Amino acid sequence: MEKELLYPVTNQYRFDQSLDGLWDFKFDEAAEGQQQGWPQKGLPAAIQMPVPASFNDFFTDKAAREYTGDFWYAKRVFVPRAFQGRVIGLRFGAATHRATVYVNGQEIRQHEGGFLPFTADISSVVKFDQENLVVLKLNNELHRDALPAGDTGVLKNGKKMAKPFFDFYNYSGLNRSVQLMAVPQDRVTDYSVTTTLTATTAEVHYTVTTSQATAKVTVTLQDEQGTVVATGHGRQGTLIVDQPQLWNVRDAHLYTIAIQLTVNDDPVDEYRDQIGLRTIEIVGHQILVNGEPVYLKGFGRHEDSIYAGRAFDLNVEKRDFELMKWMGANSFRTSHYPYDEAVYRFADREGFLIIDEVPAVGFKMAAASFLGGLDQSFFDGEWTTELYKKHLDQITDMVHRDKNHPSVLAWSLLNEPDTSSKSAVPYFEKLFADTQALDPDQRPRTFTLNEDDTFDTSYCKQFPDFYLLNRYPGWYHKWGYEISDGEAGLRAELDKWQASEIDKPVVFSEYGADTQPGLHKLPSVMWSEEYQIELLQMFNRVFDSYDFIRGEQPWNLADFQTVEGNMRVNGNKKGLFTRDRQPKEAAFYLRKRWAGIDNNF
Ligand SMILES: CCC[C@@H]1NC[C@@H](O)[C@H](O)[C@H]1C(=O)O
Repeated sequence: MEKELLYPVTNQYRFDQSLDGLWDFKFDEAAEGQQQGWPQKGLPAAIQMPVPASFNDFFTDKAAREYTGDFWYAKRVFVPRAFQGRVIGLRFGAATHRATVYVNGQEIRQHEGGFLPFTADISSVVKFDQENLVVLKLNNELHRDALPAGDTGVLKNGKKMAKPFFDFYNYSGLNRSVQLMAVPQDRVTDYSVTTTLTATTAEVHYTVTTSQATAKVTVTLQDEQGTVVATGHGRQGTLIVDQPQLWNVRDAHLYTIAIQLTVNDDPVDEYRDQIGLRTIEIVGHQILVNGEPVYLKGFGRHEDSIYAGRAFDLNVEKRDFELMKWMGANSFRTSHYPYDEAVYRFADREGFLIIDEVPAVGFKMAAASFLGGLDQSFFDGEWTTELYKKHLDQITDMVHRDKNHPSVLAWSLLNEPDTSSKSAVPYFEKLFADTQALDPDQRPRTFTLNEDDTFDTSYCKQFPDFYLLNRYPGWYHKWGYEISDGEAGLRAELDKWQASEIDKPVVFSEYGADTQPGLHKLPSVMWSEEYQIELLQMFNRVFDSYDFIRGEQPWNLADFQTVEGNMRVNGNKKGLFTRDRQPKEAAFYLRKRWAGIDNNF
């Protein structure tokens, strides 16, 4: 069960019970919880903590907000007798950054990686028709050999302190839902679908994996009217759909796939999901969906909001989608970590394209030196062997979890790594080789090229299937009145891309200006709303000059929290919207531009 990532459902064979709500919670600065017997006895003098939530912003004292180290959760969970005979599991949507799970005093499993789900099989220790003590030890320290990359400092007063090599707050906790699951012994454990198109049909190639070899497998596809349009038998096959309703950008049509297992004609399990029939290709400078070119209009985002930090909040997500639709957007990048599963379901239904990104962020000593790191190439560090294992593991889980979403366009394997040194090449060679076969749909793989990783300076341009450029002339250099030099420099670099043999699309995945809402100045100054528009106008003039630029995703949809710093005014203010999701002037400007750019431009 521990490698199963199917989204939990309740039906006549399966039970999914939410464990969200208030849990016992306790910091453990002395890291003594284990020898104090907390897994066996529960948490002494615990406080109450909402789940899902980051703990940080609830508190009124800085030591609690900034707490770094071990911290514990506990909850007594009643498991009804009705679940007997099934495999019983606990599914954690995200425990940031690492967790150890105990049930009734027994250690069940550990998990590393704060932005992907994992399941603990508790069948061997669960007690039916009574309460079971579920205890978790979490840890939110940052390390150079873990994702996202950073250091953990120790202050003179003995307090640990997170030192991220990345620009988002190290929100920590059970940031996504926790579920109690009961599933059949003989069950569907995974499935995958890929689509090929002919002039009049869609061929849906499916693979089903099951926990046991005995059951017979039947797969049906139903259209939006509930009509069964195709049926297949066996663990592998192809369903032919005549006159299919294809999944298109901002014109989504979904089918229901139903996978039934029977033993001696008796049904033992069923798993249903929503899928979209579409193809994705990179052909020359074009990104094609169902053979049609698409132009990406969208954003870099964060799962970030006031009160609960990085907690997944369906209300915020709904508002974000309404804002993106209002803007005329059709895509976003899950910067800088895989988002909650509900986000991909939203995108499937709304016809948005997603660049799905793992938290391989901060792999750059310059970022560290911004925080007092070393001046060396990140990939020369002795930490890269251990880091690689975790990196590949998290890409594997991201693809495993998200591979059936029609909205997922591509996999972003890193954000702004240091590729300006040859020492990056062996790491990238292995990463792109080891991830080649993970996705049955063989979606494009990419990473974002930072400011310093230009056409001339990056040693890793040979790897991505298309390019994501993060560029900040007008903000991090050639800013203010010098922005015209910034534009000239950007054009000079793009002229080299254009003159090269490189025959792949380029998408601008980050550009922008920190902007204080309500700050107006004529003529403009940096941080004013006028300047944010001027900077976007500069980039848009450049985008409109090169036909190999196939997308624009300014940084960021909304303002978001970062560490304190002399370059941050209570967080990063590059949002087109404020953190409470209200528009800055630039949102109206960009909305007007995007109204004139067709999704299939
Ligand atoms: C020059 C690097 C820019 C940087 N890129 C990664 C994002 O996570 C940051 O927020 C963004 C920024 O500093 O605004």
